[in-house]
Amino acid sequence: MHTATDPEQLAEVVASALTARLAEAQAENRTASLVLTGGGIGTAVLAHLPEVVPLPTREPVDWSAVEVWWSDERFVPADDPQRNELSARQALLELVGVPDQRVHPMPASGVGSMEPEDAAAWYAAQLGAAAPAGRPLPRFDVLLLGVGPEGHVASIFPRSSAARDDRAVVAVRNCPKPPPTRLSMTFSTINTAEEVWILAAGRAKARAVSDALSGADPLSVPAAGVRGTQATRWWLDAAAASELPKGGFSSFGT
Ligand SMILES: O=C1O[C@H](COP(=O)(O)O)[C@@H](O)[C@H](O)[C@H]1O
Repeated sequence: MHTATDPEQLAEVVASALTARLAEAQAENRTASLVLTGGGIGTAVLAHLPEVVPLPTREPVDWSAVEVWWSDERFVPADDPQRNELSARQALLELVGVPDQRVHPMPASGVGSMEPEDAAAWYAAQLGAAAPAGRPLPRFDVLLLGVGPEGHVASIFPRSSAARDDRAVVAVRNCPKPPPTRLSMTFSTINTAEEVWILAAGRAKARAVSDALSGADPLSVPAAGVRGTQATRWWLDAAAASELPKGGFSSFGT
């Protein structure tokens, strides 16, 4: 658990930690792999990444060698400002120069006659094609997630069938938050990441954060259902942390 005073400080701290984690992977001669999220704090973190100054002993991230994926996307036209991809390109990818072949956006709507279900299957196939031999999915160093006020993560909303789906990526229709049609990694993909980082800022997220960390049913509070294979890190500002139970948590040992 990591807390910051406000969203601005939170974004700075997460950006700095993320830089360190990706640089560490590269220092070990591994291809660093990052899964992005959309939303306010997720995009604010990306906007801080180009400014992070590595400590004297730390190498900067070689952004030209980072693989970039998305945990969810809004199924709208490619130039729609609601696209998580567009926000990430403007906040980070265009500035640091991640080459196109390493950027793996989920499909936009309006490409041929692709339905969201086709788009989800296509993205699942892209993940499979990038996986090392004998593995179903690529290795992800860090997978970022925002949290909705009702506890959604990626585009897995409370009581959504997406929370029980074992496919790697699914189409999600009739979402309670606009736009209604989205694509999302499922828990079965999210929870293969080495580190899952959940970001939450603001009072509106406090109840969902508290419920998730108190062992709520992931079907009701999807944020309760995510964890990394090596670490699950919650990054909160003071307002999002304001309803945490005093006596500790029933889950999340990493
Ligand atoms: O719709 C979405 O919402 C979540 C949370 O966004 P926030 O603005 O409340 O932080 C986001 O993580 C997800 O990627 C996005 O599609």
